[in-house]
Amino acid sequence: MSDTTSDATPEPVSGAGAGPVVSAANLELTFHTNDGPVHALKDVDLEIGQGEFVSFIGPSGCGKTTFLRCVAGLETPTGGRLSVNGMSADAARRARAYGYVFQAAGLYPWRTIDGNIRLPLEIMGFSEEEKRRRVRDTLALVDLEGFGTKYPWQLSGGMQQRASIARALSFDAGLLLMDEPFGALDEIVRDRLNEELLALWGRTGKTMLFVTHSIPEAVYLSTRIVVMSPRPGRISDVIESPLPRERPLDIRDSREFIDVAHRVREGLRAGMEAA
Ligand SMILES: Nc1ncnc2c1ncn2[C@@H]1O[C@H](COP(=O)(O)OP(=O)(O)OP(=O)(O)O)[C@@H](O)[C@H]1O
Repeated sequence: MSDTTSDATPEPVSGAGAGPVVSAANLELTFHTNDGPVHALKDVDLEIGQGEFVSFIGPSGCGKTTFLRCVAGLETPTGGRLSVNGMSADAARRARAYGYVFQAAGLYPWRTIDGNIRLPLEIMGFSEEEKRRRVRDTLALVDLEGFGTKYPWQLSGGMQQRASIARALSFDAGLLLMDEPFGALDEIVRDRLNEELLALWGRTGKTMLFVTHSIPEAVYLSTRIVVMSPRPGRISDVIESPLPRERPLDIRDSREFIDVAHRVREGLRAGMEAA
C-alpha cells in the first residue's frame, strides 16, 4: 500500500489476549530432500506467555531457526499443533504479529536508516505523520537518535543491528523473533547490546524469542532457556531463571547465574550424548 493512499493508522497488533503467545504441541517438521528426510523438529511442546524472554540454545542444526520460522509462519510444520496469539502461525504472520531480527542486519544499503525503519510502515500503510513519529520513537528506543539520515554503511556493525531491531519494533508487534542477532559482533559490543535489549524489553514488555549459541547470553537475557538437542531437534531441558528482571552485567559473577549456566551446559552435553 502506498503512503499516499491512506491517512488512517492501522490497528496496533501487539494485543495477544490472555492465552499464551506461542503454543506448540507435538510439533514436528521433516524436510524432504534429495538425500532423504531431515527431521528438523520432533515432539516440541512449549507454551510461551506474554512478556516472557525465552532463549533457544543448542548445537548447530538442532532446529532453532526452524522453530522460529514455524512461529513466523515461514515454514509449515508436518505434524502437531502450533498457535501464535491464539491463531494459526500463517494468520499471525498476515496480522503482522511479530518483528523478525536476523543475524545479519539486512538493511537496504540504498535507503537511509530512517528509510529502512520506514519500510514496514510504508507497506502497512501508516500515515505520513505516524511514520515520522514511529521512526523517531524507535530510533530513540535503540539509542540511534541523530543517525536517521545516515546510510547503513556509515554505521558500525552494532549500530546496524540496533537499526535492524528498530525496524522490527517500528510497527509495535507484541512478539519479537530474534535469530542470533548479535552472533557476528565482538564481545564488548555484544555485552552492551545485551544490556540495551534487556532494558528495551523491560520498557516495552514485549514477548521475546531469541536464538543464540552463547550460554552467558542466554542466561543473562532470559526468563526461560530452552535447551535443544539434535537429530531430530527436540527440547531436552527448559530452565526457569531465578534471576531478577533487573540485571546489571556483573550479575554474571553471581552464584545464581553460574548455577543456571552450569545447568544449560549439562543440558547441552546430555542432549549431545543422547543424540
Ligand atoms: N529448507 C530446508 N530444507 C532442507 N533441510 C533444511 C532446511 N532448513 C533447515 N534444514 C535442516 O534442518 C535442520 C535444522 O536446521 P536449523 O537451521 O533450524 O538449525 P539451527 O539449530 O538453527 O542451526 P544453526 O545453529 O547452525 O543456525 C538442519 O539439519 C538443516 O540442515
